[in-house]
Amino acid sequence: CLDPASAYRFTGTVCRLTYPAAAVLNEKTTEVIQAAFQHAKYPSIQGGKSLPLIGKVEYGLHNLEIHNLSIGKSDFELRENDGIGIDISNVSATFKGTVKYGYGSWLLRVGQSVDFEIESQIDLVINSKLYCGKGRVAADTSDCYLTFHKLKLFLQGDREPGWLKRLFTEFITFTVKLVVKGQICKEINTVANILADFIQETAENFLSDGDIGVDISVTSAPVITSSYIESYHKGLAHYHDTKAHINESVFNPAQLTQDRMLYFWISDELMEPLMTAANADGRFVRNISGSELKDLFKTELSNPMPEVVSKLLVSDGTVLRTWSSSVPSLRTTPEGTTVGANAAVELTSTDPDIPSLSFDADVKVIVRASYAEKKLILKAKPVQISILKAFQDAVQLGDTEVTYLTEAVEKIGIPVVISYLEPALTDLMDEQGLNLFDIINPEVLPRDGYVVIQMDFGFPHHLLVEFLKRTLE
Ligand SMILES: CCCCCCCC/C=C\CCCCCCCC(=O)O[C@H]1CC[C@@]2(C)C(=CC[C@H]3[C@@H]4CC[C@H]([C@H](C)CCCC(C)C)[C@@]4(C)CC[C@@H]32)C1
Repeated sequence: CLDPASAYRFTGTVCRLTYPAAAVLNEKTTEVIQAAFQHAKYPSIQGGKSLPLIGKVEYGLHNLEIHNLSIGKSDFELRENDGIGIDISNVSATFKGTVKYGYGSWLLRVGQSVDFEIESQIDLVINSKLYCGKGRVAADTSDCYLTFHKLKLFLQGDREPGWLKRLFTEFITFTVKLVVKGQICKEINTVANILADFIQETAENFLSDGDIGVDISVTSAPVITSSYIESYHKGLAHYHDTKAHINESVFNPAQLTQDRMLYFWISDELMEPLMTAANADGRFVRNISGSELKDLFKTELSNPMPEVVSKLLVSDGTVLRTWSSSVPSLRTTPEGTTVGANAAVELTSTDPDIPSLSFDADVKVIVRASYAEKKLILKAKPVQISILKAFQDAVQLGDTEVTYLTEAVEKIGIPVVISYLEPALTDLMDEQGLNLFDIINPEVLPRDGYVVIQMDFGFPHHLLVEFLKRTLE
């Protein structure tokens, strides 16, 4: 873990959660705290006291459980360069358990057990700090206080002599305060770290598919200001046993504003290796045949279709195969993400009398992304198309065919590649549940060497359900 300033140079992606977003997530903090209370296991406690005439009274608190937990409200505050202050008030809970006791001398000993119930009203204050631990955001909530406003003890049947009840009231209320305070704060720390891991794992799953993944371990502790929490991640794409590295990232906090709820800053140094991995994994290979192929070439072009192409399209056994024959390059500017690709294309028929067509095209496009109606939209504007060499079987083709092919790549090739990429990327993100999020007015802003994705959102209920299932496992 590095200090934030030097971490910026090795950061491939940044996440900024502003105060309004934290406020939305805070709506359900009470459910997370509730999980902590209910998840807590309360140890049995033994005690003893010597009393005149009675002898030694030994007692133990067992099977302590929490019932009828309800949490009033939760307020929070982002404290600059410190942490997150959470104030949970009006926590009312009923603790139930059994007190077992024995008293008297060796001659005559009495042993009993009596069930008890304690009604309580508690306020909880947690001063959480976020730090960088083993590549993950870790939460330290040990600075945690419970204030008991009310602790009302009920002993079962209340048949015990007054002196015993008085003794136990003191012992049980003192012990419950001690045990609950210790356990709840410990449990909240556990739940807070389960939450941090859960978020990181969800993001890692989001950025992985098959053999391709992205290491988003944190490069430094998150920065907290009064208006946002910001975390810095490596963003190293990996494929099989190859992992990318960041040469010189360009993150600066001033590159993000604070008027949206959630920001993702994605460096080209993350996206380009990801494209390289996708290329190595054969994601840019496409076979097109049958009516799909014929429909493609119904596109109106200003150049006449050469005989080599029309003969191939007449045959029902023709297949168009295209693939990226070199590692695509990627560079983002405010105009969009410029992608350079070298596309190989083969049109072959199963009919041996029909000669095949093959060519290489050097293509450069500027892509702008957007996200609407739960779908990724890519707009690609051709910048430069060069047909490097075109052959009919082994015979090199002339300028007329090359001019046609140049227009075909521009008006058929690029749109068809984009028409595949959009649903493929949308499906990939939906496999990780993106479509379940209530994303409000997302914007994708291309900048110099990075892309900013900013949005508002509604509470991710599905995530909370997943998370609570995990804590209550
Ligand atoms: C006889 C003639 C036959 C013709 C047949 C010829 C066939 C081949 C010919 C030419 C080949 C054409 C080559 C075209 C190359 C196109 C390359 C091309 O399109 O490259 C793009 C690939 C995706 C991407 C990396 C990109 C840019 C932006 C990235 C996007 C920015 C934000 C997007 C987030 C997922 C948004 C999430 C929003 C949500 C609210 C959380 C993100 C990161 C998705 C990936 C894109 C560049």
